[in-house]
Amino acid sequence: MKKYVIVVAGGKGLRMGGEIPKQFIPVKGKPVLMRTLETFHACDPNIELIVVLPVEQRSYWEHLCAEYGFTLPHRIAAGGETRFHSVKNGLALVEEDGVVGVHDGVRPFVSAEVIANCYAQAATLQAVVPVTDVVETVRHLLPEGGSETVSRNDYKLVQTPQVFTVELLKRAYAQDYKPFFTDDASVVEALGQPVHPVSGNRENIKLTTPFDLKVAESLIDD
Ligand SMILES: Nc1ccn([C@@H]2O[C@H](COP(=O)(O)OP(=O)(O)OP(=O)(O)O)[C@@H](O)[C@H]2O)c(=O)n1
Ligand SMILES: C[C@](O)(CO)[C@H](O)COP(=O)(O)O
Repeated sequence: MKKYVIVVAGGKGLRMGGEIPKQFIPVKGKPVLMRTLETFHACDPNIELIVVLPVEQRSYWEHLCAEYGFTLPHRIAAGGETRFHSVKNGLALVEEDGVVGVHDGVRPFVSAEVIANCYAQAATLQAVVPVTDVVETVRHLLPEGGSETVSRNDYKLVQTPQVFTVELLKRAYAQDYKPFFTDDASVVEALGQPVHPVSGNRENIKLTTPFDLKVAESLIDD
């Protein structure tokens, strides 16, 4: 079965701050996005890589690839206004039936086991997302003011790769954008289709703030 991954790296990294978007920041000597792509390739070299980049950073990426000797084959799509629009642009490069994952370019620590399991399960379940347990207590802010504790066992934290059959994800992304669409599962669910949670890995953090970069450095062995 044909396998794709759309690695979204079309954002600006505003919460990270800094001169260059976070996906290009070197962690232990190598840009985050290269680490992410290498993780997928090492897990399964048959997964075709599609990378979504900000239009204005495409030549910078090409320069980085030359500088770091990065030669993994990949196709490039243009970043959009939101993650939804970036995924949609990447999906336009998916031509064959099969399964397609969407993965944040700033999640380099996804495990090979999680990638393999998400793709394997998606072939039969159609829509699969990796999740982890909530490890802190969760407080719900009430619309009328005040707040209350809710049962954390009723919630999961959602990661990527989120993996779907190509037919389903294309149908989902034909819908109009809604601000509620913060991941791919929410887009698929808006069609009325079920999404199946599977185990993620705790290290699979989304590098979002400068603190996460410190954690990232500590997760890589010298
Ligand atoms: N228009 C966008 C926005 C986000 N992303 C990608 O989606 C992933 C998760 O998004 P997030 O962590 O929010 O990244 P940014 O949007 O870059 O960060 P911020 O919200 O802090 O600006 C990132 O790999 C980011 O590059 C994208 O491809 N296109
Ligand atoms: C897709 C995602 O990583 C799942 O946790 C997350 O929703 C991305 O959110 P962001 O708003 O782009 O940071």
